[in-house]
Amino acid sequence: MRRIQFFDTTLRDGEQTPGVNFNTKEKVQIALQLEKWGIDTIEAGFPVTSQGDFEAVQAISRAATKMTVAGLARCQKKDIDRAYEALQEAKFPQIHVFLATSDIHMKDKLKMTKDEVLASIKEHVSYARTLFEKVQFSPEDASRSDKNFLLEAVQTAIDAGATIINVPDTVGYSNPKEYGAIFAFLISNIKSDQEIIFSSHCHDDLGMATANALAAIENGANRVEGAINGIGERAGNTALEEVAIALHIRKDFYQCETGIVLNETKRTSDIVSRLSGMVVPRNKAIVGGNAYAHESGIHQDGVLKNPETYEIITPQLVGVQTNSLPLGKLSGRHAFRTKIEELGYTISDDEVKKLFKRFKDLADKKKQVTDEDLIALIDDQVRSEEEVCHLESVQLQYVSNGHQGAIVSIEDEKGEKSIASAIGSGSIQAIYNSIDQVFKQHPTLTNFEMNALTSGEDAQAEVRVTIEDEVTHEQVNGVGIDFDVLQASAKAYVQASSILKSKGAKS
Ligand SMILES: CC(=O)SCCNC(=O)CCNC(=O)[C@H](O)C(C)(C)COP(=O)(O)OP(=O)(O)OC[C@H]1O[C@@H](n2cnc3c(N)ncnc32)[C@H](O)[C@@H]1OP(=O)(O)O
Ligand SMILES: CC(C)C(=O)C(=O)O
Ligand SMILES: [Mg+2]
Repeated sequence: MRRIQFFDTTLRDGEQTPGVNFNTKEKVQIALQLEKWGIDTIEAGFPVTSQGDFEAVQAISRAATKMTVAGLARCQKKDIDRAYEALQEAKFPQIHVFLATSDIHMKDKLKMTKDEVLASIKEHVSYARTLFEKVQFSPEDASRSDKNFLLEAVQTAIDAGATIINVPDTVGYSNPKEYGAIFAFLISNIKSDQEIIFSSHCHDDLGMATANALAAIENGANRVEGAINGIGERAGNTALEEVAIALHIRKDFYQCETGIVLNETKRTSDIVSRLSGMVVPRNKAIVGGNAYAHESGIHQDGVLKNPETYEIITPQLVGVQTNSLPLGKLSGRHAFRTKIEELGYTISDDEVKKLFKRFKDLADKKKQVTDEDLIALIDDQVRSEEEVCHLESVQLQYVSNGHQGAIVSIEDEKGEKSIASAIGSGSIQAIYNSIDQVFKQHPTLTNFEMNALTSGEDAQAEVRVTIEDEVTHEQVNGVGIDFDVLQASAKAYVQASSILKSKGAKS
């Protein structure tokens, strides 16, 4: 059976989602879960873009033991050198070089002629090949490129030493029939002494990213690129979990196998959703909250008689868990650590110690600490360690039918406290105005979401915010969790402001 390789770009193209910013620790956490899920290659970042991206690629290179670690580079020597430097410690390094080949990108964006594009591919793929054994080339916007020129570009890359050819449907313009035909055409026309891996890279602008990836596989692609939960630029990338399960459930049709550990799918999706702040819609295929729920009478009757009447996938296949080990205030350290490991985290004794103390404080306030509470606690701990500034306290003066007043105290990285007060037409606005004073900022709040982590009166509130810098228009997310909705709102806003501040300081 043909083996399909999985190339995950959650940390590169996925991070191109507006508002998504992973810190290095979060990137390593996601990378290790992806390795557990069984991907073959991770695109850990685009090292030339920032010191943060560079360091994250370095950290993932050190942490990965089985998977190949790739870095993206334009056809520019400095990009390739920076990727080489970042991937020094990777056991299995790979570079991914790209250059657009469609008329519109060459003429209006790159301002290069076809000959210049071919010369640049030759020069930069050859250069990359002097540093890396595995070189991947992507003709960006391939699906809108002239097919004969696309072949010429791909052949140039292969002649220069590329052994992996990725064919991007950069703007999600293609459909399965057309996209599959591009693979059939390229595969039957390229000349090479070496085995060439053909790979799909699709975007979901017309809702066809998964269908297009599967069409590529039907037409000879043996690698698929995408991101968990389909996150990514604009409408996102191919959702890799959809391809993995489709290939498994329809093995009769596709006749392919993968290295994906299917029962790690839900856990992988959950981690990416939490750390990216991109909530998975309930009706999302494979990992959505409703994907295994049966609402109507006729369906429920059928499922009770034989689940296969309406269920093509079992929740167990993708690792949807039932709560096997409930934790409460009488639980001990062993059960706590076991539960954390069950949830997929690998943490040091030191971290267990810190978390256990916070868990006990939480358990004093709640009858039962759920998986959601624990995951939120761990994520909050990871994020707070990276935060430059912390919310120390919030004080509110509430007036019915009037302006609300807030005083906030925020501690910076040196332990210095700043206090500010402001009014607002609501309590949250008053708090946010005070925080803006401390950070000397005027960002736009572009998203505010509040959810209860669990049901019941003792549920913790989770607040997610996105703020946009008034000058750079960079968007960053913040998450805050607390029993009190106003405190959770303040924490989320301080976290986002703190990330914006550290980004400003680096640039
Ligand atoms: C389809 C994709 O997903 S491509 C990946 C997109 N990802 C990103 O852009 C990551 C974030 N980007 C960045 O941090 C910055 O854009 C950088 C560091 C990459 C470049 O920054 P800058 O040097 O300031 O250039 P800027 O982004 O304004 O413009 C891009 C330049 O790269 C050129 N370029 C674009 N693609 C390529 C390529 N594949 N090879 C060579 N040059 C390229 C453009 O023509 C433009 O060149 P010009 O300055 O001569 O006009
Ligand atoms: C860099 C390339 C592969 C890309 O992300 C795209 O073309 O969509
Ligand atoms: Mg892309």
